Amino acid sequence: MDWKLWDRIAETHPLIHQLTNVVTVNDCANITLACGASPVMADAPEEAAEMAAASDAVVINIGTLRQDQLDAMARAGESANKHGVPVVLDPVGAGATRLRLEAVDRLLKRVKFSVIRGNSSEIGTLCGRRSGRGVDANLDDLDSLLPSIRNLAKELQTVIAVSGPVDYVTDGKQEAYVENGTPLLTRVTGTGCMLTAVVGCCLGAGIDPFRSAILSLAAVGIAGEKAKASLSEGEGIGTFRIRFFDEMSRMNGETLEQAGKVKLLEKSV
Ligand SMILES: Nc1ncnc2c1ncn2[C@@H]1O[C@H](COP(=O)(O)OP(=O)(O)O)[C@@H](O)[C@H]1O
Ligand SMILES: Cc1ncsc1CCOP(=O)(O)O
Ligand SMILES: [Mg+2]
Repeated sequence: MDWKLWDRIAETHPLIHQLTNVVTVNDCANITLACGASPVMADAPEEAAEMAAASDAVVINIGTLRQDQLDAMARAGESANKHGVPVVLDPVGAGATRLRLEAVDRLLKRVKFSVIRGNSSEIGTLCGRRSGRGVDANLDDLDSLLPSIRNLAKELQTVIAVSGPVDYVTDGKQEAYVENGTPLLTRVTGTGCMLTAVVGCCLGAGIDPFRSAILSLAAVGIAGEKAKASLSEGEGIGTFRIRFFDEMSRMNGETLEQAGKVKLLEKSV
């Protein structure tokens, strides 16, 4: 694994157009800056296509979806595809309601995504096993879904990244497991959304989708581990959240090389 690829983000300072949710929009903008990229949040249908065309990557996150926003997402995604700008999807709570399920279906029909990043419930839903109450993961037997995930990645010609206790990445041919992280990351809202924004930063820096997903999962996981290790007695998740940002702003290829726990496998489906 070429961990030094990470440093391309700060070197190229890509512009990352994000259409995201009202819960985590500020965190997504700040994590983008922490990685060395530049965020722009723009989800009005009137400007979405123009902004996407002028960006280095587009992040689409359906966390607090409205109909007009879905229109903007489709327009941004189509414009990005037309101009060769990579797009990443975070299908937040895809299985929770019909609106989200139909939105994902519509987006997948209209937009080619370089990466789809979700938790096990969200990716399980995309594979036809609808699950999830709300936005958090509640699907445990990911292993039984791996063949469907590989097939979906192949069918959509995308990279699918499933986050969880151990993260899984596949493009249908290659696959990888990332073992960095801490359960504390699930106690702060937005760590998944930020992870997807980080994937956008890697893509915007010109890193290929498979490695963008691995680097992002490792970076967020390592930042979580270091933030946790820095906590003193009496410090809790508020401090953890701040330290997580600190660690992300210090992340570089060298730290990833030292702390990244990745197993790369070859697979032919
Ligand atoms: N039980 C866990 N142990 C360690 N890391 C975890 C665990 N659950 C999630 N993570 C990490 O937390 C980050 C956010 O992932 P996740 O919680 O699955 O996303 P979401 O917030 O979209 O549900 C990822 O980097 C993932 O690896
Ligand atoms: C709580 C919540 N509700 C709608 S979007 C959202 C944030 C989800 O963020 P994440 O998937 O990163 O935990
Ligand atoms: Mg999420």
